[in-house]
Formats: sequence, structure tokens, C-alpha cells
Amino acid sequence: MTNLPKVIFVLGLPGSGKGTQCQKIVQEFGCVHLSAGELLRIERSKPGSQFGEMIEKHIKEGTIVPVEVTCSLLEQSMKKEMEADKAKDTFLIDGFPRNKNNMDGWQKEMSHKTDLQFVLIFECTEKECVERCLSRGEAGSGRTDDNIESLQKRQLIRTHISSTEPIIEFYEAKGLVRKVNGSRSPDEVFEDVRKIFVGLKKK
Ligand SMILES: Nc1ncnc2c1ncn2[C@@H]1O[C@H](COP(=O)(O)OP(=O)(O)O)[C@@H](O)[C@H]1O
Ligand SMILES: O=c1ccn([C@@H]2O[C@H](COP(=O)(O)OP(=O)(O)O)[C@@H](O)[C@H]2O)c(=O)[nH]1
Ligand SMILES: [Mg+2]
Repeated sequence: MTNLPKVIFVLGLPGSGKGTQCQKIVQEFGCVHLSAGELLRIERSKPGSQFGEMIEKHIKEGTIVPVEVTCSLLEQSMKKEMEADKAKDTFLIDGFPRNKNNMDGWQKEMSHKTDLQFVLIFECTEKECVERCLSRGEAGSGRTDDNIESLQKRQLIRTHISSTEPIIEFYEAKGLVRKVNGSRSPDEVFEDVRKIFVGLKKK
């Protein structure tokens, strides 16, 4: 059972810096970055995808795609990476699980096939996150949800907190939650992230 793929969940509000920090982790620690949102955006844009329209609706509204779709995209991606290179056995799963349906689906389908290391959470104020997402849109992200209308829906902080709360509680009880203050410069945030990952590698 020691050869199961290792998984780290990376969570935080949209704009809290998950993608930015994951890139830095990849550079320094060689993990594989899998953004659930990015996998959904790719699936949505595949010609003939039976899920394309459904995914786009959820992304625009800031609601959450049913777990079966997201989980299978994550599983396929992990398989593909490991088939190509066996050494690629540590995955940063960015932006998932986002609600209880996601977590329950993962527990049922994937928890026994993977080895969860910890859950990394970026804490950042709602105001700063909204500003960052708007700048991301202005800088040409091309995302259909980096605008104020979608952000207002996505950012409903109470919704986000209430949907991620059970997840954080569940993993906190297992001692797996690692929180980092994301309201600083990317390099300052990464200094704290690095300490957490160095610990992981020493295990
Ligand atoms: N620590 C930071 N300080 C300022 N801007 C940041 C920081 N981290 C990320 N950003 C910028 O904010 C936007 C959102 O970051 P991103 O990594 O995409 O967040 P997430 O994946 O959590 O939505 C991007 O345009 C990114 O360049
Ligand atoms: O597990 C997931 C991850 C993302 N999404 C959808 O994809 C959007 C964008 O997610 P992403 O993680 O890319 O956003 P970010 O937090 O990086 O801004 C979300 O608002 C959801 O609609 C989803 O349904 N399930
Ligand atoms: Mg992201």
C-alpha cells in the first residue's frame, strides 16, 4: 500500500493564490499540479463533450459541478501522469474538494486509492480576493468568471465558508489541516509554504 499516489488538497477563496503557490511548489518540490477548475475548463472546451454546457453553467454561476465529473477528471489525470513517469507520484489538487458532495464523492471513490498527506489552506480577505480576480481578468485570463457579476456569486463568502466548513472540520479532526496567511506577497507566502513541504519530504 506504500505506492499509492500522494495527494495534497489546496484550498482557499478564488483569488487567494492557490494557482500561484502551486506553481512555486511544482518548481521547488516537483509535485504535479492538478487544478480542478482548470481540468473542468479544458473538459468544457472539448468539442462534443457531453458535460461542456453543464460545466460552463456552473462556472459562470459559481456553483459546483457534480463530484462524479470532477473526480473522474482528477483520477484520469493522475493515471496519465503516473503512466508517463512513475516518479510523478505526488499531486497538488487545487480547488477541490469544494463542498460536502465533493468530499463524500472523493471519500467513496478515491480515498482508498490515494494517500492524503495534508490539506493546505490559503487564508485571505474577501476584498483582496475579489480585487485579485478582477485584475486577473483585466490581465487577460480569458476566464468567463473573472468579472464582477460572477465574482459576486462566487465570492458569497457565507456560501463558501458554509460549504467548505465541513471539509475543514473533517480534516482538522484528523490533524491534516495546514493554514497559511495568503494576504502577503507571493514570495512571503511561499516562505511559509516551503516549511510545510520540507516537512513532507523528510517523512
Ligand atoms: N500573494 C499575492 N499577492 C498579490 N497578488 C497575487 C498573490 N497571489 C496571486 N496573486 C494574483 O492574484 C490572482 C489570483 O491568483 P491565483 O493564483 O490564480 O488564485 P486562485 O487559484 O486561488 O484563484 C492572479 O492574477 C495572481 O497573479
Ligand atoms: O472542484 C471544483 C473546482 C472548481 N469548480 C468550478 O470551477 C470554478 C473555478 O474554479 P477554480 O478553482 O479554477 O477557481 P479559482 O479559485 O482558481 O479562482 C468554480 O467557481 C466552480 O464553478 C467546480 O465545480 N468544482
Ligand atoms: Mg486557481
